[in-house]
Amino acid sequence: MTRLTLDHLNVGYGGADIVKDISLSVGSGEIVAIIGPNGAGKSTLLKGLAGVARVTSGGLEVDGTDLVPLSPFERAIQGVAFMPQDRNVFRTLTVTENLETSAWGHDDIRARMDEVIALLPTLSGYLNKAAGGLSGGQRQMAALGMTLMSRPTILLVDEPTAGLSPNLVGEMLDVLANLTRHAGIGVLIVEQNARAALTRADRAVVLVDGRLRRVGPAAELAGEPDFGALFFGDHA
Ligand SMILES: Nc1ncnc2c1ncn2[C@@H]1O[C@H](COP(=O)(O)OP(=O)(O)OP(=O)(O)O)[C@@H](O)[C@H]1O
Repeated sequence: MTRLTLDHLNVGYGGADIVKDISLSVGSGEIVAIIGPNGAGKSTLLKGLAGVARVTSGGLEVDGTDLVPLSPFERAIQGVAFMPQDRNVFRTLTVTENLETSAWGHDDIRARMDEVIALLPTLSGYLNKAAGGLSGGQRQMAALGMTLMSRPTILLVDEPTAGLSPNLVGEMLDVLANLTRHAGIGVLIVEQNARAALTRADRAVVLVDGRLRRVGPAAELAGEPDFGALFFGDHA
């Protein structure tokens, strides 16, 4: 059982810290949603975990291994992989080529691809298409496939449903929930579609102004009578 542990973590981009004093853990087999208003620091938190933004203080470990000094690539080797929100595929390459680039340097690329296609069978319908010609939902699935090529135990996913139609939002969230249930992968997901995310998540974290306002079982947070007003204005 793998566990990612954040201990009083602060993250920034060189100026004042954007994310402050976050303590949290995510284990394999669970899905944890990070929700909160625009600009709260949700993406910055994920980027800090992935090694794309700077951890300025606090602890970050996976099963006792200190991730703070490690590069994004080295963190992926430790099992912690990141799916960014934007520009997450090479548009001129086919889906197959995109998957291959994600396992560059490994000598078992074919086996990894077979594993990823088994986890995301819809990919087999457009493996030879250029990623730039895919629909939004297909592109996000390809990007998820690329992330899975590193065989992660903890997956960090930044707004995978951005720009997708409502039924595709549900589909993508179900795919992620299945990865936790069937492949035992721990998922930490930033999601604007808060209610849709809470129906799939085990736990949820509410981030406001870079700080943890609430952590709790997703169903409990979704049931808050003033959920929308408290966390999002009218947004939820
Ligand atoms: N590369 C960067 N350099 C400096 N500041 C940044 C950078 N990226 C984001 N920020 C700042 O960090 C703050 C939090 O942004 P972030 O994108 O993490 O929030 P968010 O909660 O993910 O918002 P949204 O829901 O709108 O995506 C904002 O004030 C933003 O301007």
